[in-house]
Amino acid sequence: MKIKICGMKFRENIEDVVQLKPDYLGFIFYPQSPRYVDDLSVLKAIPSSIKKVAVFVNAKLQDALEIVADYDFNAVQLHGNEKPDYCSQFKSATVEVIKAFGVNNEFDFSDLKRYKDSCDTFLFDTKSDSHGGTGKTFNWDILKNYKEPKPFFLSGGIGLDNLHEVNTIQNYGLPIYGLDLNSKLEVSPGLKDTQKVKEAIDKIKGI
Ligand SMILES: O=C(O)c1ccccc1N[C@@H]1O[C@H](COP(=O)(O)O)[C@@H](O)[C@H]1O
Repeated sequence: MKIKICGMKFRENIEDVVQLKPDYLGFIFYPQSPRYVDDLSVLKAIPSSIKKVAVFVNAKLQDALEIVADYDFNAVQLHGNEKPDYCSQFKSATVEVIKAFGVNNEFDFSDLKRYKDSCDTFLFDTKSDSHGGTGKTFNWDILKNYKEPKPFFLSGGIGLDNLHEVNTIQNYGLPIYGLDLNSKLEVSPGLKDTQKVKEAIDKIKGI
């Protein structure tokens, strides 16, 4: 199970989290987010063994492509209402495309078929007007309706209190690829509690 820690922002904190060896570290390029990464020099603290993910919400395509190329991102997470054609623009041998969807009880998983060729993985987060970082979980039982073969990250309010419930989803036989953790491991927006991150990573490795 891959581990993604998202919403990193501060240099020293990034250096501490890097020591814990997550698979992916995410950086938010959405100005309305309190985790917006305004100082891109912090990216220098990341070794090549950890994949750097740029998280965009309905960004202008050209701006997003430039950021990905200029800062050598390994992956993009498209967390808005991006259409398949837009997602396809990032697909290359070296850039992974993660397409995020806000899920609620009415979510229609059959809609995802049209993204089949334009992304590598899906990410299921809790539906919200702010697009992400709410710390709220959605009803994971609804994932029983997911019938596609494409692997997905589970996201939205995952923390030390509910990590054990991830086993339930695995028992459904779903292609869960990774867990994306964010606000539940924070001291304040963008500043991760490294002790909590360590505990979470240890727990996930035991799942
Ligand atoms: O974290 C944010 O502020 C954010 C803003 C806009 C889009 C995505 C964002 N983060 C992503 O939100 C999910 C869930 O986070 P949480 O666990 O509920 O705090 C996660 O995938 C982040 O990548």
